[in-house]
Amino acid sequence: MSDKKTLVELKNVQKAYREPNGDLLPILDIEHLAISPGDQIVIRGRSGCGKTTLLHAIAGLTPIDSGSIMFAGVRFHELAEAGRDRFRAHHIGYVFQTFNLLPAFTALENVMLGMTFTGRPKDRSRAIALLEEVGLGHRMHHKPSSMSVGEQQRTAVARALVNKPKLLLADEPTANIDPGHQQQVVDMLREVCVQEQVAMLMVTHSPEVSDQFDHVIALEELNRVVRAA
Ligand SMILES: Nc1ncnc2c1ncn2[C@@H]1O[C@H](COP(=O)(O)OP(=O)(O)OP(=O)(O)O)[C@@H](O)[C@H]1O
Repeated sequence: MSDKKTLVELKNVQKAYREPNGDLLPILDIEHLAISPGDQIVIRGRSGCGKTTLLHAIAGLTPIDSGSIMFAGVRFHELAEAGRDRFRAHHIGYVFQTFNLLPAFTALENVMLGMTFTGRPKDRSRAIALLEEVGLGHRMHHKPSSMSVGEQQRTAVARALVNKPKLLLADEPTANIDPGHQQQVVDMLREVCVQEQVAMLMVTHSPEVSDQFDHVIALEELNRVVRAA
């Protein structure tokens, strides 16, 4: 039984990729991981140890081979693709290292595109309020090419939060941001997650970033595949 206070719970999650020669390459073997509402957790670990694979597994973007992932009491990974996409759109925001904004659209349009897969009507005032919350009230009608990288990442954060998710997955969100602006993005992510009551799971390579979090998980310690290597 899942604890009522647990938002996400992974049990015995295993994931392997198939190598070109047909061999299986084990990537994840996680006995247990729990995320509670409002948690702010950092995942760190050496390159290739499976951090992105873990985020993708939690988001249902990559199938797992065995074990279970419960999200708010639902095994949404086991839904058919359309149901899975809709569940993800409602409950999970994802911030990519490379922002993934569409260049032909303004900041406001990019954020509103984040509402596409929910099946709900688009809420323009929610998108505007979030852009204001991340400090971009004056840049809403700019396209990505005329925004700084920090502003682009702020737009990506607003897009990830626009559907009021319960969990924000952030994959090295400061990796492409110059050191002077990295702290601003970390502060903004943390503040906006508290304001929006969103739990955050952030992957980072940066000790300057991870040192600021109380809850840091070294994937090498959690992941039996890496421990055994
Ligand atoms: N689709 C795939 N098919 C086969 N192997 C893959 C696939 N995706 C990732 N891998 C391999 O799985 C391992 C884990 O990749 P992953 O991207 O999760 O690592 P990571 O810890 O996020 O790395 P980094 O810190 O460098 O971003 C790597 O060795 C990678 O080459």
